Amino acid sequence: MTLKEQLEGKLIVSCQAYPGEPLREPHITAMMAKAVVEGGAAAVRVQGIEDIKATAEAVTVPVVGLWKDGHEGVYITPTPQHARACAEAGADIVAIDATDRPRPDGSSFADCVRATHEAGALVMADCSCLDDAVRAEADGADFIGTTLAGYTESRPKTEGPDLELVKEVLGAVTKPVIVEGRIHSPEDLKAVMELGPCSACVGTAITHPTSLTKWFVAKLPA
Ligand SMILES: CC(=O)N[C@H](C=O)[C@@H](O)[C@H](O)[C@H](O)COP(=O)(O)O
Repeated sequence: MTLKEQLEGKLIVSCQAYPGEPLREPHITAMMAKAVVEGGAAAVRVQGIEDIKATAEAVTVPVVGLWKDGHEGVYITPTPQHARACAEAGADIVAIDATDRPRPDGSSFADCVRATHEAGALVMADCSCLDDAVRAEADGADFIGTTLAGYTESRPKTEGPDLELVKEVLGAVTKPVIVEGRIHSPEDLKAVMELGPCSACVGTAITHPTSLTKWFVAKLPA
């Protein structure tokens, strides 16, 4: 079965803790990944070389790996070197920022795609808008993700998933589309999947207890 077939109509779960957080440990990420696979996740998305290594050893489902370096501008797998390292750590698919913003080493998205393919992995293009998606497909991306919608100047940040962008992207590309970003409930996921993407990726609403707790605390009486 191809990776696309494995993901078709299925849920990917992103298992990430952020720098300085209590759960920011590779073995915890790997156990979180195992837990979501038991719940039916068909693949997991994991950040950081050590987390990718630990998770790839712990689960048998495909691993979407990325390396976040910094938190401004292009920080999701910003260079071919980062992309290669993710693939060598065991990522089956490497998620890469596909915006046209400058990269720290002057490389291009197409350079990152080439390096990833040479290292034997596929590419998920993390896009912020329709232009990114169309360019990413032309540059050889294997999967088109909507991960960065609402996180650049290109589009406003929608409350839930950016359904308008999803529709636009689905009408413009032929590569499989993975919807990601602010899918906060099973109902959001249902609305997303009714549009017909290949699959969807949920992070915070499943694997980030600090955010989840805040959502509940915000509903307490003042
Ligand atoms: C913009 C950015 O850096 N997104 C990151 C990409 O890996 C993660 O922080 C998100 O949690 C992930 O995209 C899943 O989205 P959500 O947590 O909304 O379900």
